[in-house]
Amino acid sequence: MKQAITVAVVYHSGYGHTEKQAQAVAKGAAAVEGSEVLLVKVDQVEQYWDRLQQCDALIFGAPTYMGSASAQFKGFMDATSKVVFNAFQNGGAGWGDKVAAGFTNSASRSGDKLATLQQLAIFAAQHGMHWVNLGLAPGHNASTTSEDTLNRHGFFLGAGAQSDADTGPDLGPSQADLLTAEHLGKRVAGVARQLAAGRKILA
Ligand SMILES: Cc1cc2nc3c(=O)[nH]c(=O)nc-3n(C[C@H](O)[C@H](O)[C@H](O)COP(=O)(O)O)c2cc1C
Repeated sequence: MKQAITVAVVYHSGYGHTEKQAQAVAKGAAAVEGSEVLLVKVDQVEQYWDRLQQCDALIFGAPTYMGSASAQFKGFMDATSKVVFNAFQNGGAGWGDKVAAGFTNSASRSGDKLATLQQLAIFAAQHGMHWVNLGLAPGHNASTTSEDTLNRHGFFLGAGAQSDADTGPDLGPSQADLLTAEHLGKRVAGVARQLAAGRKILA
């Protein structure tokens, strides 16, 4: 049975690298039967609050700047306090029944990306959302693996990507990182679909 769901990928990208990762996440989510995908830049979120409220899943993405999510993405996080969190506290609809996940990209191999993923997971938890992890084993940690292996950075919490600081988004993130992002989008849409179908049965 076809179960229609909507997945939003909400992201910031200063120079286009994280945008490529966001597009890969969206591609993965769109590959799941019955899913509709919305790509939302945080600087345009004002016109999307209502549509985000209708979504089954929200996937958050930000570049790692100075060891945390970019200031622009943090601005979006803070804006949800008034638009979503306060409304929820006052008996309105919040994001509590939605699925969430996250991704980040930075120049260094580590670059403290984990701090950003943790920040995104805590943000989702504050909204009472259901966090979906990456669901891939660490990719490049053995003699039999390579830089082409999915999840080459070895994250569990979400998807990580690396883009060289001195080249444009035409050259990074790598194909392995984009496929990792695609995997996350597909996994989240799959979980959202299962949840929606289960809720329908239980209603
Ligand atoms: C203000 C600023 C801070 C940065 N801090 C980090 C950092 O903490 N760790 C890291 O690995 N890269 C850092 N970078 C590099 C970016 O994460 C990297 O260039 C990334 O690809 C930018 O993504 P974007 O093109 O989507 O903005 C920083 C870049 C900027 C502009």
